[in-house]
Amino acid sequence: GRSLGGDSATVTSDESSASAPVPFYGAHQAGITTPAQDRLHFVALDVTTEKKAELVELLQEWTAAAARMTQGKDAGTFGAVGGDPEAPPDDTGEALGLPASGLTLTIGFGPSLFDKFELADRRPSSLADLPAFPGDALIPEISGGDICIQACAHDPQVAVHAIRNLARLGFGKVAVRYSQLGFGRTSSTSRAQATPRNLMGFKDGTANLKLEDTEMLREHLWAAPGDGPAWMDGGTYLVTRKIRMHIETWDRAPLSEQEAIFGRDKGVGAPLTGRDEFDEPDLAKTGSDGKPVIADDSHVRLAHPSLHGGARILRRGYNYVDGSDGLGRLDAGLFFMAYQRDPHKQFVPIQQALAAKDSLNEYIKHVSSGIFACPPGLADAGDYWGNSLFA
Ligand SMILES: C=CC1=C(C)c2cc3[nH]c(cc4nc(cc5[nH]c(cc1n2)c(C)c5CCC(=O)O)C(CCC(=O)O)=C4C)c(C)c3C=C
Ligand SMILES: [Fe+2]
Repeated sequence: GRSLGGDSATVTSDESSASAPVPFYGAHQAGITTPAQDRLHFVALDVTTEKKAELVELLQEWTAAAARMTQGKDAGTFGAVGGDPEAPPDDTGEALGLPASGLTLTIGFGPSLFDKFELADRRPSSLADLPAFPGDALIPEISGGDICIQACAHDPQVAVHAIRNLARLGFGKVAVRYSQLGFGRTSSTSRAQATPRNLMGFKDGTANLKLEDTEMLREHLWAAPGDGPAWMDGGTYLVTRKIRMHIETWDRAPLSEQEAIFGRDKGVGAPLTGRDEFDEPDLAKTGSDGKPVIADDSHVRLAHPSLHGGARILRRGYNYVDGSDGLGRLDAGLFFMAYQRDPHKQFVPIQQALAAKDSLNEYIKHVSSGIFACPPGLADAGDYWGNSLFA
Protein backbone atom coordinates (compact mmCIF):
# COMPACT_ATOMS: atom_id res chain seq x y z
CA GLY A 1 0.00 0.00 0.00
CA ARG A 2 0.85 3.69 0.44
CA SER A 3 4.12 4.15 2.28
CA LEU A 4 5.64 7.16 3.95
CA GLY A 5 7.57 9.21 1.42
CA GLY A 6 5.19 9.03 -1.46
CA ASP A 7 5.63 7.36 -4.79
CA SER A 8 6.65 3.89 -3.69
CA ALA A 9 3.41 1.96 -3.37
CA THR A 10 3.76 -1.70 -4.18
CA VAL A 11 1.22 -4.46 -4.19
CA THR A 12 2.42 -7.62 -2.58
CA SER A 13 0.99 -11.00 -3.43
CA ASP A 14 -0.25 -11.70 0.09
CA GLU A 15 -2.71 -8.81 -0.07
CA SER A 16 -6.26 -10.10 0.12
CA SER A 17 -8.71 -9.21 -2.61
CA ALA A 18 -10.35 -6.63 -0.32
CA SER A 19 -7.16 -4.59 -0.17
CA ALA A 20 -5.96 -5.16 -3.76
CA PRO A 21 -6.16 -2.44 -6.43
CA VAL A 22 -8.73 -2.46 -9.24
CA PRO A 23 -7.30 -1.51 -12.68
CA PHE A 24 -8.05 2.14 -13.55
CA TYR A 25 -7.77 1.86 -17.35
CA GLY A 26 -10.06 -0.19 -19.59
CA ALA A 27 -12.82 -0.08 -22.19
CA HIS A 28 -15.36 0.89 -19.53
CA GLN A 29 -14.93 2.86 -16.31
CA ALA A 30 -14.30 0.80 -13.18
CA GLY A 31 -16.89 0.97 -10.40
CA ILE A 32 -19.82 -0.12 -12.56
CA THR A 33 -19.51 -3.87 -13.10
CA THR A 34 -16.72 -4.07 -10.50
CA PRO A 35 -18.06 -6.39 -7.76
CA ALA A 36 -19.68 -3.85 -5.43
CA GLN A 37 -17.29 -2.78 -2.67
CA ASP A 38 -18.56 -2.30 0.89
CA ARG A 39 -18.38 1.48 1.10
CA LEU A 40 -19.42 4.53 -0.86
CA HIS A 41 -18.55 8.20 -0.88
CA PHE A 42 -20.52 9.90 -3.63
CA VAL A 43 -20.10 13.57 -4.49
CA ALA A 44 -21.93 15.93 -6.85
CA LEU A 45 -20.15 19.13 -7.85
CA ASP A 46 -21.06 22.29 -9.72
CA VAL A 47 -18.58 23.96 -12.03
CA THR A 48 -17.87 27.52 -10.86
CA THR A 49 -15.19 28.57 -13.32
CA GLU A 50 -16.36 30.17 -16.53
CA LYS A 51 -13.21 29.16 -18.38
CA LYS A 52 -13.47 25.90 -20.29
CA ALA A 53 -9.67 25.54 -20.32
CA GLU A 54 -9.66 25.59 -16.50
CA LEU A 55 -12.23 22.83 -16.35
CA VAL A 56 -10.30 20.70 -18.85
CA GLU A 57 -7.11 21.26 -16.85
CA LEU A 58 -8.92 20.17 -13.68
CA LEU A 59 -10.23 17.03 -15.39
CA GLN A 60 -6.65 16.19 -16.38
CA GLU A 61 -5.40 16.75 -12.82
CA TRP A 62 -8.27 14.70 -11.45
CA THR A 63 -7.52 11.84 -13.83
CA ALA A 64 -3.86 11.72 -12.80
CA ALA A 65 -4.80 11.78 -9.09
CA ALA A 66 -7.50 9.14 -9.60
CA ALA A 67 -5.12 6.84 -11.49
CA ARG A 68 -2.70 7.12 -8.58
CA MET A 69 -5.13 6.82 -5.67
CA THR A 70 -6.93 3.79 -7.14
CA GLN A 71 -3.54 2.05 -7.19
CA GLY A 72 -3.00 2.82 -3.51
CA LYS A 73 -0.72 5.83 -4.03
CA ASP A 74 -0.87 9.40 -2.77
CA ALA A 75 -2.91 11.87 -4.84
CA GLY A 76 0.22 13.75 -5.96
CA THR A 77 3.77 12.68 -6.82
CA PHE A 78 5.36 14.21 -3.69
CA GLY A 79 2.78 12.73 -1.36
CA ALA A 80 1.49 13.73 2.03
CA VAL A 81 4.93 14.22 3.59
CA GLY A 82 7.41 14.17 0.69
CA GLY A 83 7.07 17.71 -0.61
CA ASP A 84 8.29 21.21 0.20
CA PRO A 85 7.66 21.86 3.91
CA GLU A 86 6.70 25.45 3.07
CA ALA A 87 3.87 24.31 0.76
CA PRO A 88 0.58 22.52 1.47
CA PRO A 89 1.10 18.77 0.82
CA ASP A 90 -0.23 17.35 -2.47
CA ASP A 91 -2.02 14.62 -0.51
CA THR A 92 -4.01 15.15 2.66
CA GLY A 93 -2.45 12.12 4.38
CA GLU A 94 -5.28 10.26 6.07
CA ALA A 95 -4.78 7.21 3.83
CA LEU A 96 -1.03 6.91 4.50
CA GLY A 97 -0.24 3.26 5.14
CA LEU A 98 -3.59 2.05 3.83
CA PRO A 99 -3.77 -0.26 0.80
CA ALA A 100 -5.76 0.50 -2.39
CA SER A 101 -8.75 -1.26 -0.76
CA GLY A 102 -10.45 -1.86 -4.10
CA LEU A 103 -10.95 1.88 -4.64
CA THR A 104 -12.75 2.80 -7.85
CA LEU A 105 -13.49 6.35 -9.00
CA THR A 106 -16.24 6.77 -11.58
CA ILE A 107 -17.12 10.11 -13.16
CA GLY A 108 -20.39 11.28 -14.67
CA PHE A 109 -21.63 14.51 -16.27
CA GLY A 110 -25.05 15.95 -15.35
CA PRO A 111 -27.51 17.72 -17.69
CA SER A 112 -26.70 21.15 -16.20
CA LEU A 113 -23.07 20.91 -17.37
CA PHE A 114 -24.29 21.04 -20.97
CA ASP A 115 -25.86 24.46 -20.38
CA LYS A 116 -22.30 25.73 -19.91
CA PHE A 117 -19.29 26.06 -22.24
CA GLU A 118 -21.52 25.81 -25.34
CA LEU A 119 -21.86 22.06 -24.89
CA ALA A 120 -25.61 21.97 -25.66
CA ASP A 121 -25.19 20.14 -28.97
CA ARG A 122 -23.10 17.42 -27.30
CA ARG A 123 -25.78 16.57 -24.75
CA PRO A 124 -27.16 13.06 -25.30
CA SER A 125 -30.96 12.78 -25.48
CA SER A 126 -30.64 9.94 -22.94
CA LEU A 127 -29.41 12.61 -20.50
CA ALA A 128 -32.72 14.51 -20.59
CA ASP A 129 -33.88 15.49 -17.10
CA LEU A 130 -35.91 12.85 -15.30
CA PRO A 131 -39.66 13.51 -15.16
CA ALA A 132 -41.35 14.19 -11.83
CA PHE A 133 -42.82 11.06 -10.25
CA PRO A 134 -45.89 10.94 -7.96
CA GLY A 135 -44.80 11.15 -4.33
CA ASP A 136 -41.41 12.74 -5.07
CA ALA A 137 -40.19 14.90 -2.17
CA LEU A 138 -36.97 16.04 -3.78
CA ILE A 139 -34.72 18.54 -2.03
CA PRO A 140 -32.99 20.66 -4.72
CA GLU A 141 -29.85 21.26 -2.62
CA ILE A 142 -29.09 17.51 -2.60
CA SER A 143 -30.20 16.80 -6.16
CA GLY A 144 -28.61 17.27 -9.58
CA GLY A 145 -25.06 18.46 -10.08
CA ASP A 146 -22.83 19.28 -13.09
CA ILE A 147 -20.42 16.45 -12.33
CA CYS A 148 -20.57 13.41 -10.06
CA ILE A 149 -17.81 11.21 -8.77
CA GLN A 150 -18.58 7.85 -7.21
CA ALA A 151 -15.86 6.52 -4.91
CA CYS A 152 -16.29 2.91 -3.82
CA ALA A 153 -13.82 1.04 -1.61
CA HIS A 154 -13.70 -1.61 1.05
CA ASP A 155 -12.37 0.94 3.55
CA PRO A 156 -14.43 4.10 4.24
CA GLN A 157 -11.27 6.08 5.01
CA VAL A 158 -9.94 5.33 1.52
CA ALA A 159 -13.21 6.38 -0.17
CA VAL A 160 -13.40 9.60 1.84
CA HIS A 161 -9.72 10.37 1.23
CA ALA A 162 -10.21 10.06 -2.53
CA ILE A 163 -13.19 12.44 -2.70
CA ARG A 164 -11.55 14.90 -0.33
CA ASN A 165 -8.42 15.10 -2.46
CA LEU A 166 -10.39 15.52 -5.69
CA ALA A 167 -12.47 18.28 -4.07
CA ARG A 168 -9.24 19.91 -2.87
CA LEU A 169 -7.82 19.90 -6.41
CA GLY A 170 -11.05 21.49 -7.62
CA PHE A 171 -10.84 24.51 -5.31
CA GLY A 172 -11.83 27.66 -7.20
CA LYS A 173 -13.05 25.73 -10.26
CA VAL A 174 -15.80 23.52 -8.85
CA ALA A 175 -17.86 23.57 -5.65
CA VAL A 176 -19.19 20.55 -3.81
CA ARG A 177 -22.99 20.56 -4.14
CA TYR A 178 -23.62 17.58 -1.87
CA SER A 179 -22.00 14.32 -0.88
CA GLN A 180 -23.26 11.04 0.50
CA LEU A 181 -21.64 8.28 2.51
CA GLY A 182 -22.94 4.73 2.16
CA PHE A 183 -22.19 1.32 3.60
CA GLY A 184 -23.20 -2.30 3.23
CA ARG A 185 -23.57 -2.39 -0.55
CA THR A 186 -27.23 -3.16 -1.18
CA SER A 187 -26.61 -4.94 -4.44
CA SER A 188 -24.48 -7.78 -5.63
CA THR A 189 -23.11 -7.19 -9.11
CA SER A 190 -21.35 -10.53 -9.44
CA ARG A 191 -22.52 -14.11 -9.02
CA ALA A 192 -19.47 -14.68 -6.79
CA GLN A 193 -20.90 -12.25 -4.20
CA ALA A 194 -23.43 -13.23 -1.56
CA THR A 195 -26.51 -11.03 -1.74
CA PRO A 196 -26.35 -8.32 0.95
CA ARG A 197 -29.34 -6.87 2.80
CA ASN A 198 -30.87 -3.42 2.80
CA LEU A 199 -31.95 -1.66 6.01
CA MET A 200 -35.43 -3.22 5.70
CA GLY A 201 -33.69 -6.54 6.29
CA PHE A 202 -34.31 -7.99 2.81
CA LYS A 203 -31.74 -9.40 0.43
CA ASP A 204 -31.21 -6.77 -2.26
CA GLY A 205 -29.65 -7.53 -5.63
CA THR A 206 -30.94 -11.06 -6.22
CA ALA A 207 -32.38 -10.36 -9.69
CA ASN A 208 -29.76 -7.72 -10.55
CA LEU A 209 -27.72 -7.58 -13.76
CA LYS A 210 -24.39 -9.25 -12.95
CA LEU A 211 -20.96 -8.74 -14.46
CA GLU A 212 -21.02 -12.33 -15.76
CA ASP A 213 -24.07 -11.56 -17.93
CA THR A 214 -21.92 -10.20 -20.77
CA GLU A 215 -24.64 -10.45 -23.41
CA MET A 216 -27.22 -8.69 -21.20
CA LEU A 217 -24.70 -5.98 -20.27
CA ARG A 218 -24.27 -5.25 -23.98
CA GLU A 219 -28.00 -4.98 -24.39
CA HIS A 220 -28.94 -3.11 -21.19
CA LEU A 221 -25.85 -1.36 -19.78
CA TRP A 222 -23.38 0.06 -22.30
CA ALA A 223 -24.17 2.83 -24.77
CA ALA A 224 -23.41 1.57 -28.27
CA PRO A 225 -22.44 3.41 -31.47
CA GLY A 226 -25.58 5.02 -32.90
CA ASP A 227 -27.30 5.35 -29.51
CA GLY A 228 -26.26 8.97 -29.14
CA PRO A 229 -23.18 11.17 -29.50
CA ALA A 230 -20.01 9.18 -30.23
CA TRP A 231 -18.29 10.51 -27.09
CA MET A 232 -20.60 8.25 -25.03
CA ASP A 233 -19.91 5.01 -26.96
CA GLY A 234 -18.94 2.45 -24.32
CA GLY A 235 -20.29 4.67 -21.55
CA THR A 236 -23.45 4.32 -19.49
CA TYR A 237 -25.99 6.46 -17.62
CA LEU A 238 -26.31 6.68 -13.86
CA VAL A 239 -29.52 7.48 -12.00
CA THR A 240 -29.20 8.28 -8.29
CA ARG A 241 -32.13 8.51 -5.88
CA LYS A 242 -31.74 9.04 -2.17
CA ILE A 243 -34.66 7.13 -0.70
CA ARG A 244 -35.40 7.70 2.95
CA MET A 245 -37.03 4.82 4.82
CA HIS A 246 -39.57 5.31 7.59
CA ILE A 247 -37.64 2.74 9.56
CA GLU A 248 -39.64 2.95 12.81
CA THR A 249 -42.94 2.40 10.99
CA TRP A 250 -41.46 -0.46 8.97
CA ASP A 251 -40.22 -2.12 12.16
CA ARG A 252 -43.81 -2.26 13.43
CA ALA A 253 -45.15 -3.93 10.27
CA PRO A 254 -45.86 -7.68 10.55
CA LEU A 255 -43.45 -10.06 8.82
CA SER A 256 -46.19 -11.33 6.50
CA GLU A 257 -46.92 -7.78 5.35
CA GLN A 258 -43.23 -7.04 4.82
CA GLU A 259 -42.89 -10.16 2.67
CA ALA A 260 -46.07 -9.36 0.70
CA ILE A 261 -44.71 -5.87 -0.07
CA PHE A 262 -41.59 -7.22 -1.75
CA GLY A 263 -43.13 -10.48 -3.02
CA ARG A 264 -40.19 -12.31 -1.51
CA ASP A 265 -39.43 -14.20 1.67
CA LYS A 266 -37.28 -12.32 4.20
CA GLY A 267 -34.99 -15.14 5.33
CA VAL A 268 -33.85 -16.81 2.10
CA GLY A 269 -34.92 -14.10 -0.33
CA ALA A 270 -36.95 -16.59 -2.43
CA PRO A 271 -39.92 -15.34 -4.42
CA LEU A 272 -43.19 -16.14 -2.60
CA THR A 273 -43.86 -18.63 -5.42
CA GLY A 274 -40.54 -20.48 -4.97
CA ARG A 275 -38.12 -22.03 -2.48
CA ASP A 276 -34.63 -20.83 -3.36
CA GLU A 277 -33.28 -17.30 -3.66
CA PHE A 278 -32.63 -17.53 -7.39
CA ASP A 279 -35.92 -19.23 -8.36
CA GLU A 280 -37.76 -17.19 -10.98
CA PRO A 281 -40.86 -15.47 -9.57
CA ASP A 282 -44.07 -16.99 -11.03
CA LEU A 283 -46.15 -13.86 -11.54
CA ALA A 284 -49.13 -15.84 -12.90
CA LYS A 285 -49.53 -18.13 -9.90
CA THR A 286 -52.66 -17.65 -7.77
CA GLY A 287 -53.31 -18.84 -4.22
CA SER A 288 -56.32 -20.74 -2.80
CA ASP A 289 -58.11 -17.36 -2.48
CA GLY A 290 -57.77 -16.84 -6.23
CA LYS A 291 -55.45 -13.84 -5.78
CA PRO A 292 -51.90 -13.66 -7.18
CA VAL A 293 -49.33 -15.06 -4.73
CA ILE A 294 -47.00 -12.21 -5.71
CA ALA A 295 -49.41 -9.31 -5.18
CA ASP A 296 -50.34 -6.83 -7.89
CA ASP A 297 -48.88 -3.98 -5.82
CA SER A 298 -45.73 -5.85 -4.77
CA HIS A 299 -42.32 -4.34 -5.52
CA VAL A 300 -40.90 -7.33 -7.38
CA ARG A 301 -43.91 -7.61 -9.71
CA LEU A 302 -43.99 -3.88 -10.54
CA ALA A 303 -40.22 -3.76 -11.15
CA HIS A 304 -40.07 -7.03 -13.11
CA PRO A 305 -38.65 -6.81 -16.66
CA SER A 306 -41.70 -8.62 -18.05
CA LEU A 307 -43.81 -5.54 -17.28
CA HIS A 308 -41.38 -3.17 -18.98
CA GLY A 309 -40.63 -4.74 -22.34
CA GLY A 310 -37.65 -6.61 -20.87
CA ALA A 311 -35.97 -3.48 -19.44
CA ARG A 312 -33.26 -4.18 -16.87
CA ILE A 313 -30.93 -1.96 -14.85
CA LEU A 314 -27.70 -2.56 -12.95
CA ARG A 315 -28.44 -1.58 -9.36
CA ARG A 316 -25.44 -0.55 -7.26
CA GLY A 317 -26.91 1.24 -4.26
CA TYR A 318 -25.76 1.59 -0.66
CA ASN A 319 -27.41 1.82 2.74
CA TYR A 320 -27.05 5.13 4.51
CA VAL A 321 -27.62 6.39 8.04
CA ASP A 322 -27.13 10.17 8.40
CA GLY A 323 -27.58 10.09 12.18
CA SER A 324 -31.03 10.94 13.50
CA ASP A 325 -33.45 13.67 12.48
CA GLY A 326 -33.93 15.51 15.79
CA LEU A 327 -37.38 13.97 16.20
CA GLY A 328 -36.09 10.68 17.54
CA ARG A 329 -36.11 8.91 14.19
CA LEU A 330 -33.17 7.48 12.28
CA ASP A 331 -32.37 9.45 9.15
CA ALA A 332 -31.72 6.32 7.12
CA GLY A 333 -32.49 4.59 3.88
CA LEU A 334 -31.10 3.57 0.53
CA PHE A 335 -28.86 5.65 -1.69
CA PHE A 336 -30.12 4.01 -4.87
CA MET A 337 -27.78 4.04 -7.85
CA ALA A 338 -28.53 2.31 -11.12
CA TYR A 339 -26.56 2.17 -14.36
CA GLN A 340 -28.18 1.62 -17.74
CA ARG A 341 -27.96 2.28 -21.46
CA ASP A 342 -30.91 4.73 -21.53
CA PRO A 343 -32.63 5.86 -18.30
CA HIS A 344 -35.70 7.02 -20.21
CA LYS A 345 -36.31 3.48 -21.47
CA GLN A 346 -35.22 1.68 -18.30
CA PHE A 347 -35.28 3.52 -14.96
CA VAL A 348 -38.16 5.85 -15.90
CA PRO A 349 -40.84 3.28 -16.83
CA ILE A 350 -39.89 1.09 -13.86
CA GLN A 351 -40.07 4.04 -11.46
CA GLN A 352 -43.36 5.20 -13.00
CA ALA A 353 -44.88 1.81 -12.18
CA LEU A 354 -43.41 1.81 -8.67
CA ALA A 355 -44.43 5.40 -7.93
CA ALA A 356 -47.98 4.70 -9.08
CA LYS A 357 -48.73 1.70 -6.89
CA ASP A 358 -45.84 0.01 -5.07
CA SER A 359 -47.05 -0.95 -1.58
CA LEU A 360 -43.51 -0.10 -0.41
CA ASN A 361 -44.33 3.61 -0.94
CA GLU A 362 -45.99 3.81 2.47
CA TYR A 363 -42.55 3.27 4.00
CA ILE A 364 -40.25 5.32 1.76
CA LYS A 365 -39.75 8.83 0.41
CA HIS A 366 -37.51 9.89 -2.51
CA VAL A 367 -35.60 12.96 -1.29
CA SER A 368 -32.88 13.40 -3.90
CA SER A 369 -32.40 12.64 -7.57
CA GLY A 370 -29.63 12.79 -10.13
CA ILE A 371 -28.90 11.69 -13.68
CA PHE A 372 -25.39 11.55 -15.14
CA ALA A 373 -23.69 10.49 -18.37
CA CYS A 374 -20.68 8.34 -17.47
CA PRO A 375 -18.22 8.32 -20.40
CA PRO A 376 -16.32 5.20 -21.50
CA GLY A 377 -13.12 4.08 -19.82
CA LEU A 378 -9.67 5.54 -20.44
CA ALA A 379 -7.11 3.73 -22.60
CA ASP A 380 -3.93 4.89 -20.89
CA ALA A 381 -2.22 7.74 -19.05
CA GLY A 382 -2.40 9.92 -22.18
CA ASP A 383 -6.17 10.02 -21.89
CA TYR A 384 -8.26 11.97 -19.36
CA TRP A 385 -11.78 12.09 -17.91
CA GLY A 386 -13.99 13.93 -20.37
CA ASN A 387 -11.47 13.78 -23.22
CA SER A 388 -14.08 12.30 -25.55
CA LEU A 389 -16.51 15.11 -24.62
CA PHE A 390 -14.19 18.12 -24.71
CA ALA A 391 -11.82 17.05 -27.52
C1 LIG B 1 -36.87 2.32 -10.31
C2 LIG B 1 -36.09 1.39 -9.84
C3 LIG B 1 -36.10 0.91 -8.44
C4 LIG B 1 -36.18 1.61 -7.24
C5 LIG B 1 -36.27 3.10 -7.05
C6 LIG B 1 -36.14 0.64 -6.19
C7 LIG B 1 -36.19 0.92 -4.81
C8 LIG B 1 -36.05 0.01 -3.77
N1 LIG B 1 -35.90 -1.36 -3.90
C9 LIG B 1 -35.82 -1.95 -2.66
C10 LIG B 1 -35.68 -3.31 -2.38
C11 LIG B 1 -35.73 -4.38 -3.30
N2 LIG B 1 -35.78 -4.25 -4.68
C12 LIG B 1 -35.84 -5.51 -5.24
C13 LIG B 1 -35.90 -5.79 -6.60
C14 LIG B 1 -35.89 -4.86 -7.63
N3 LIG B 1 -35.96 -3.49 -7.51
C15 LIG B 1 -35.87 -2.90 -8.75
C16 LIG B 1 -35.94 -1.53 -9.04
C17 LIG B 1 -36.03 -0.49 -8.10
N4 LIG B 1 -36.04 -0.58 -6.76
C18 LIG B 1 -35.75 -3.95 -9.71
C19 LIG B 1 -35.60 -3.74 -11.20
C20 LIG B 1 -35.76 -5.15 -9.02
C21 LIG B 1 -35.68 -6.56 -9.63
C22 LIG B 1 -37.03 -7.03 -10.05
C23 LIG B 1 -36.97 -8.43 -10.62
O1 LIG B 1 -36.47 -8.58 -11.75
O2 LIG B 1 -37.38 -9.37 -9.94
C24 LIG B 1 -35.80 -6.48 -4.19
C25 LIG B 1 -35.87 -8.00 -4.37
C26 LIG B 1 -34.52 -8.66 -4.47
C27 LIG B 1 -33.74 -8.27 -5.70
O3 LIG B 1 -33.97 -8.77 -6.80
O4 LIG B 1 -32.87 -7.42 -5.55
C28 LIG B 1 -35.72 -5.77 -2.98
C29 LIG B 1 -35.65 -6.36 -1.59
C30 LIG B 1 -35.89 -0.89 -1.71
C31 LIG B 1 -35.81 -1.11 -0.20
C32 LIG B 1 -36.05 0.30 -2.39
C33 LIG B 1 -36.16 1.67 -1.88
C34 LIG B 1 -35.84 2.07 -0.70
FE1 LIG C 1 -36.06 -2.44 -5.68
